[in-house]
Amino acid sequence: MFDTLRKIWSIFTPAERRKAIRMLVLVVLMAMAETASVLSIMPFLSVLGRPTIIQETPVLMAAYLRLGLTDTRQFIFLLGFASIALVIASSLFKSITLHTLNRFVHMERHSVSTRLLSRYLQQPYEFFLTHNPSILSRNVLSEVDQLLFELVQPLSQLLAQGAVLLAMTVLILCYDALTAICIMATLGVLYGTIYGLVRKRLTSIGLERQAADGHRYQACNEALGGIKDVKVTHSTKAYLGHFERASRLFSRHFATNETLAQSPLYLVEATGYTGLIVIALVLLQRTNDIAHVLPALGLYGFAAYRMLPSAQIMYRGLAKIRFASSTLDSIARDLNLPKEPAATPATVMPLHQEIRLQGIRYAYPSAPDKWIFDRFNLVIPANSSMGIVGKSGAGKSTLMDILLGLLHPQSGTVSVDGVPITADNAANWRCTIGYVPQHIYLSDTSVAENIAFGVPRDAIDMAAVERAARAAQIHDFVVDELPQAYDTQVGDRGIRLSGGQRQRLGVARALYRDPSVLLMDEATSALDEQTEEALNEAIRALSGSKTIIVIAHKEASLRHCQKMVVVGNEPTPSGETNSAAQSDHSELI
Ligand SMILES: Nc1ncnc2c1ncn2[C@@H]1O[C@H](COP(=O)(O)OP(=O)(O)OP(=O)(O)O)[C@@H](O)[C@H]1O
Repeated sequence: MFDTLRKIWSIFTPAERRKAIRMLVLVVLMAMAETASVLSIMPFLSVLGRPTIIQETPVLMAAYLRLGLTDTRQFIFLLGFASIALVIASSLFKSITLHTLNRFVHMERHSVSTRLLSRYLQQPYEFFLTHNPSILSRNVLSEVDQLLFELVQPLSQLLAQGAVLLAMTVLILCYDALTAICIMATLGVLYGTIYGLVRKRLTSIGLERQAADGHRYQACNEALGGIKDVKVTHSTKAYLGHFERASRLFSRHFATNETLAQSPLYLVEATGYTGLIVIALVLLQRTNDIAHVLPALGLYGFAAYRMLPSAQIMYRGLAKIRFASSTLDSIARDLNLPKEPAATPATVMPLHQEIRLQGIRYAYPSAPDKWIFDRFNLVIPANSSMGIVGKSGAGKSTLMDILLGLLHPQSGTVSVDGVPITADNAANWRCTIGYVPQHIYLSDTSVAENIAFGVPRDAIDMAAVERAARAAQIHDFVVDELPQAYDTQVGDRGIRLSGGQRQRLGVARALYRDPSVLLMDEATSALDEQTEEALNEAIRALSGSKTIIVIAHKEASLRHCQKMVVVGNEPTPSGETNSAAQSDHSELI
């Protein structure tokens, strides 16, 4: 429990911690108001049962005289109304506190999910090579809900009800210590035994629920994201099966958790009812005076009426915390992942002389023994153009990612004008680069927003969009054929465009910021000969003023390159057999 509290505390920001403390103070005040409302019934019932008690009790007598009353009935009425007023005030205060608590929990959901997504987005690229995006989405959306509604909210209720229970216990303790101890012992033993019996099961189904939730997200994302392949390969049933299995397990475990968290109430209620009758009989046996028994019984009855739900809510809170403990562990861990430094516009790294790769060794984290590059060297002079060729799977795209500073070699250096690219300055270096990946990602927004990717809609420089689109040979198509030209929506991942149009939008995106370094990974593979030739011509026009690095299988795309590098272990045309060979263009083609 202490560990759970410590982890939840670590999730809050300092401002949220202050808010949480204010919440706790409110909760304690709520408990005091609750106790006062319970206490208020005592004088009412005492005087009702035996009006002569006014003369015997100095406090009551003083109140009676001060109010200038002449009839005990008036006093009983006043005591009754005072008690009603206190109960109403306490209920009102309780409602306000609960609303404040609920708002705190809901705003925490917003805060934690935003911070978690932000933390994921600040992870190095390699993090995403080993973490499934469906699982990350699940954490940000579903698991944060789980954390707040199955953990923080029950915990706040646990503390609130704990305070009420404590206040009630102290109250009954003052009145009759033995009875108070008996009530608490009974409640403690009952709930303690039940919790002891179910806690292991709660932990295990909590873990299984978390995994099933991940499988639900994954099946759903993959089926809808790859709908064309799913339909063509007739795998709808298979995906539905994956989803159904995970979803059923997820729902079943939730149901089990709810049942385990709720069912003891009935047992405890029955025990409470029996206890009340036993107390009444014992009191009657002791005093034989119903007037004495009535107020005490009223107090116990009312206290039980308030204490049992409190004890039940506390138990339910404990059960839910157990069920959601795996969620707390993963969110607390992920919120503390080290961040990758972000780029600041003031520290953009320009390229004036050369990009130099020296003794690069790189293996992917999932295959640490398979060296994609082993002591690889390459020099790319500024404002030159270089083609990268090699067999499929030789490492061309990996080389691009290394040049982009997305992948960091295990040894060797990538330096720009002599400054090594590290995790700290890679984001600054990327500000200098325009990159066309092998698979262009288009978001479900307009053509203009896709070209000026990441720029807020009202800050888009339409002149730059058009200039980039012209260079990428897509401007005429956009203006002549799309219904709303640059404002036309492209659909999810550009589903309303052809492969070649998507590629040209990708090239336009890379050119939008007019970068001094241009990296293109198979940027023209889906184009017809005429469009490709026009695009290559446009790129050729840029060479000399920009550093251009191109991966292509087609000879036509490499024609304008001044230098070529072969990636892979097979001998190059110049006879070398190292993992990379560099040559003049004329040597290779
Ligand atoms: N995330 C990854 N984890 C492990 N291995 C990977 C990963 N990405 C690529 N590889 C492996 O690294 C090698 C180089 O891949 P890369 O994509 O760089 O090749 P490529 O030369 O660009 O191929 P192609 O011309 O087919 O695009 C391949 O053997 C590939 O299987």
